[in-house]
Amino acid sequence: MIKVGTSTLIHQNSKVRLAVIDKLAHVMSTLKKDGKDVILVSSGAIGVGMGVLHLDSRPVKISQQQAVAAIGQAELIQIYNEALHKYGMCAAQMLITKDVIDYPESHTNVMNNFQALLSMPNAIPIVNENDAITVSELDHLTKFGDNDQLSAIVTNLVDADLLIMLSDIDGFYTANPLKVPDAKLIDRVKTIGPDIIAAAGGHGTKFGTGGMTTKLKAAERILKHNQQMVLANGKDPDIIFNILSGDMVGTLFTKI
Ligand SMILES: Nc1ncnc2c1ncn2[C@@H]1O[C@H](COP(=O)(O)OP(=O)(O)O)[C@@H](O)[C@H]1O
Ligand SMILES: N[C@@H](CCC(=O)OP(=O)(O)O)C(=O)O
Repeated sequence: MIKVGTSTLIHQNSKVRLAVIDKLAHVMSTLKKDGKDVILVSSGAIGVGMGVLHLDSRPVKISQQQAVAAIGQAELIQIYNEALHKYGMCAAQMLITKDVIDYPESHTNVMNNFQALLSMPNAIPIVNENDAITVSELDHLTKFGDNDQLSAIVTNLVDADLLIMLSDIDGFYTANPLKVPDAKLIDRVKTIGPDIIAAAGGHGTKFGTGGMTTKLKAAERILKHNQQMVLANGKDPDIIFNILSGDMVGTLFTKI
């Protein structure tokens, strides 16, 4: 399971980092051809939509955010598809809502779909929250909130071996390196205690949401299910090969 954040996919000037997406497509296709099950959770709908519409900042109104996401998601999946086609693969768009964990029938349906897609030799499921329709109000709760937690939930659902979380930073540091330049990289985290929570700050770029706080919540969920997560820098997606070869890169969240 791979999760890639908006700040890895989009430059500060709102242009999509096509080279990163191309490399990610190459890595995922190679793994798939090697017989591995690959699922990508990709953010970027709102960020890409902002670029298409030439917006400098994320709209405040929810209906406007949903509209931007609807436009951006279509563009994003098209970019992934163009990249994947070069390597003989195609994107399978999975836009999901919190229903898949709240309602057994939705859960069964999404699991059946993941199983069918994983058994296909050329399909790469690309998951995002269905931002165009999700809401979070009163008793109508269909929203996950952020893709860090969504990726941990999907990792639990499909019982994946590993969640590789790609961001714009080399791993989890003793403090936000943007604010504390001599912060140190922590290479392994076994429990999410108060010291770890205190080290987590907010997002880095105008596109990121949640920063380290939501990544730690995701890691907590992963550890609770006895799974593992690596947080690493996605600027060169070949890092996925290093992680899978057991190289010490980024931060490994593991109980053992
Ligand atoms: N302790 C920390 N270690 C590493 N990064 C941190 C920490 N606290 C806050 N951050 C910030 O979190 C950012 C990554 O989160 P975010 O911007 O939401 O990215 P993404 O789009 O990948 O989800 C980093 O760029 C960094 O500025
Ligand atoms: N679903 C939203 C992403 C929300 C999100 O968590 O973004 P990020 O912090 O960049 O992983 C989108 O596609 O814009």
